[in-house]
Amino acid sequence: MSKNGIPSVSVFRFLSRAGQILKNPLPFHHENFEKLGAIFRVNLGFGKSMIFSRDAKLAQYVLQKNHKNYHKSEIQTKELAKYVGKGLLTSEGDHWKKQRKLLQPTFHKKQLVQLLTAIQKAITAELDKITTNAPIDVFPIFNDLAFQTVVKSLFSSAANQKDINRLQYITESAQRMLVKELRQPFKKWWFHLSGELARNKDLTLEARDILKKLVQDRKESKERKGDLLDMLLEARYEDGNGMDAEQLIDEILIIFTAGHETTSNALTFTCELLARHSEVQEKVATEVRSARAQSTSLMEFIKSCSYTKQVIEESMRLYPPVYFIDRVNFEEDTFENLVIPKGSNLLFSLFEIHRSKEFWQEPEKFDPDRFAEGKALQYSAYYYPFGAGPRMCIGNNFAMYEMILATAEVVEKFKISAKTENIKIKPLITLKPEEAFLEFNLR
Ligand code: HEM
Repeated sequence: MSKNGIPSVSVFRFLSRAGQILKNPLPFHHENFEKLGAIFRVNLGFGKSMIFSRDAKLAQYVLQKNHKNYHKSEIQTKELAKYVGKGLLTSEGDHWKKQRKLLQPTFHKKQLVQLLTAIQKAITAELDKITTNAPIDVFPIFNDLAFQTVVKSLFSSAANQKDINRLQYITESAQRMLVKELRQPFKKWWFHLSGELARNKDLTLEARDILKKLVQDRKESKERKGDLLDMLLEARYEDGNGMDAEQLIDEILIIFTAGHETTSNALTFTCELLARHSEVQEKVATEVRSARAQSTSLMEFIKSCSYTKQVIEESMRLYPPVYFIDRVNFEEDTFENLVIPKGSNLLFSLFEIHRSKEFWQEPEKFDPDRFAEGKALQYSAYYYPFGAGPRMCIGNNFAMYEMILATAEVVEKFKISAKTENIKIKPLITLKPEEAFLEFNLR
């Protein structure tokens, strides 16, 4: 069956696989890509459908060249926004443009240098909690590490541990609720009736109160700590004004949400891969030792860890934490021979693009040398773990610095080995690791 030149998967085929799709939709997508080509439509019933694509040229066209004709789906702009408000990730149009312009300089490399000491301290404190010589699930460790890194970058030492724990609990609870809402839309009535939705909205209000107090204390103290909060308070719109209190809190909640799970997934997958490739692990260890001996600053150290960076890049090729990017078109569009009717839901599978035989030699192989100096650029058309176009991740440098510092310190301290045969994935809103049992032995 074909509509507008796009091969379709019938609603019956979709429903017959619904149970499996709910658990892990990736094999179903892969099968359809192999059978129907780089673009296909899944009919969901009641006249609704989704277009899946692993066509890298179409992705570039939609995300970059003709981005003005596309907006995000309601998953972010409505469903997520009801918990975290209207910040950069969840807004559209002029409001998004205004916020992006305001926040872009804050995330510039030059500004981020000021945060590196806080990031490094947060990493060291969390890695000290690793128990050695017995298998442990590393995801919770990297999850706490990523949250602490964001909190310490934002508030230095101003936030107390009780508030930090509460903020982390609330952020993760909202994410869990959102997963349930998206995966089980037929239970919406129950989420209302059982009070689960209301409870999560109340929790969000509690998080906002904690943050309001932290911001207020900072303003009253007139102290400058040089952290992300200071930078956000000092950011100015074109008219010379700063953000109002509610907007500032929306942006902080967005930074928590966008910056924590993604990074912890990537760090976990990176360690899982290192544990299974001891020769790569030893190469990282050698690089880190030499970089520590030479470097006078954290930024110099990061720059010297070029192979470690390649390892992280290759890990995000195989396991992109954001494994889908969605867009909806305002107006009908045509791309090559394809007609995209107005209001189409498009889902670009980074997981498939990053593993396509069309672009990568031996795509299933973990090979950090793909990203060696001079080679990385050739992949830019079909490698985008941080997205592409004007809505590309604003925290990409922050995330890379954090991941290089964390991976370097892990490998510097420990030899890592795997305690399960294969790397297991759990695709939810982000691509999460499952049962990431590794053993750490002191070097
Ligand atoms: C490995 C870690 C990360 C990955 C893989 C990642 C990936 C992405 C991707 C793919 C997008 C674009 C989504 C789209 O176009 O629909 C995005 C947007 C965004 N990310 Fe990240 N991200 C990471 C870490 C971070 C961090 C650490 C922060 C903040 C400190 C952050 C903040 C944001 C924000 C605010 C946006 C929205 C930007 C906009 O729409 O203008 N991310 N991220």
